[in-house]
Amino acid sequence: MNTETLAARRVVLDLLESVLRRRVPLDDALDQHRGLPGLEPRDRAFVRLLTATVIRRLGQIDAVVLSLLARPDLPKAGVLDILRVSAAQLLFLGTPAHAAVDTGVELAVAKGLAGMKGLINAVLRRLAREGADLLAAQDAGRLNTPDWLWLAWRQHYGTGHTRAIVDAHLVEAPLDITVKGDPHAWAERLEATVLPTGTLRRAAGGSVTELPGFNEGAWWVQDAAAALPARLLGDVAGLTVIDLCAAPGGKTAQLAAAGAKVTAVDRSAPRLDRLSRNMERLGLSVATAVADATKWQPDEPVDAVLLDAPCSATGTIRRHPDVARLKTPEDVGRLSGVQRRLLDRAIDMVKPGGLVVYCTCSLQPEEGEEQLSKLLSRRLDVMVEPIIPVDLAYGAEADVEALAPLVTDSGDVRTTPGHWAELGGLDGFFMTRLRRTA
Ligand SMILES: C[S@@+](CC[C@H](N)C(=O)[O-])C[C@H]1O[C@@H](n2cnc3c(N)ncnc32)[C@H](O)[C@@H]1O
Repeated sequence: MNTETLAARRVVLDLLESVLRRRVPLDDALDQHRGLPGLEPRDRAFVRLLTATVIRRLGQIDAVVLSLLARPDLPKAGVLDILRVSAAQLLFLGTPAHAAVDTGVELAVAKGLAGMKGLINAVLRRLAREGADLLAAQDAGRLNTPDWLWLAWRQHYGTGHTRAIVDAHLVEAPLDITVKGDPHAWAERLEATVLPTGTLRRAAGGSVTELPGFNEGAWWVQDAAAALPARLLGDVAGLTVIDLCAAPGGKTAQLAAAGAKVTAVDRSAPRLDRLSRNMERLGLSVATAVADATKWQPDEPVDAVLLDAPCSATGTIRRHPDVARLKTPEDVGRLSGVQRRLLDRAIDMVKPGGLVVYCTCSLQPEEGEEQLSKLLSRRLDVMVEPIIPVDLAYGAEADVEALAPLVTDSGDVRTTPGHWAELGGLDGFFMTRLRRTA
């Protein structure tokens, strides 16, 4: 193995240490790693892919490794991570067996674990021989899903749909794009298909900034489900709209492009700064406020508020497999308290008769359906303005039948990665539309 390849694998080991033991989100760990900028772009992309693959397939990999060890528990962290990295290459990334085995042994030496070379070599050789059969006998979706998520989803969505969700998590999400103009006009240039909601979809991978139209600000990256909440406010041209918890600004851009007078509020100055740079690239103009939205107040009530509340983000596991390993039931409990306070503030900001759209990118009912039912029992000045499938459609020829499964009987929207499997899935979101009545 050349020194650069070894350097890339060592970065992967550092990243696994950060994510799995220090509980740092993978994107932050990637941003913070000092060795990463020194690698070739191709090696950087490989580092991300390999780390994400280990985390995405952690349950499967650990089960295989454990079955090949002559002991009942997993080895110490340093050895285990080396085995995980080589196993991910062997089992999921198509690395030739000899290269994956050599990598493991060389990494052990590089990390001062030369004494473990024999064990690593023996396990990886068996893995190369028996791995495919062991994998074929596994329940991949279940093994890669922590118990608390599996149980919560099964209770809320039923076993069949939970299976569809966990199977969708095995594959990285496609790249979704919202265009300012006509999606059909951009589909060909971006080698993308147009979804029934007007979002453009192309395979994941490659450099987004090098695609046509990026520098001109013709479009931005936004999951198809994430593009729906702003649409639920209807025609916003000329209306005053507050986008609460707005950064990095995907929904702000939709509202501004549709002609709303938008104030984007976020408590994170660096994230709001990123929002401003995004708006500049897109040629859109919005007001911004760095503030805690549980305390901030507009000068006067506005026509509409969009609240994309902070949440456990369990709807984004396809894109961020680390979420499944980092988030806990306690996070869901804590965040649902924050969401409750934000939702009350959002309703207070809107004029009587005005609309509030509440959404979270979580699959947990505590952050969606249950949050809404608690709101409706504590506040009498707000009612649900039911959503119908055509509200989600883009253009007259949209396939409304494809949209119907996303709308619940109570007139809310619930998307999951198990929806539209044949089109490449959706991020998990809950969204509801409320009207202030008094
Ligand atoms: C789900 S992200 C928002 C994504 C964004 N709406 C978009 O479409 O690009 C949640 C955001 O909420 C912000 N946030 C969290 N707590 C907040 C609070 N109390 N007040 C204001 N912003 C908050 C975070 O900084 C983060 O940028």
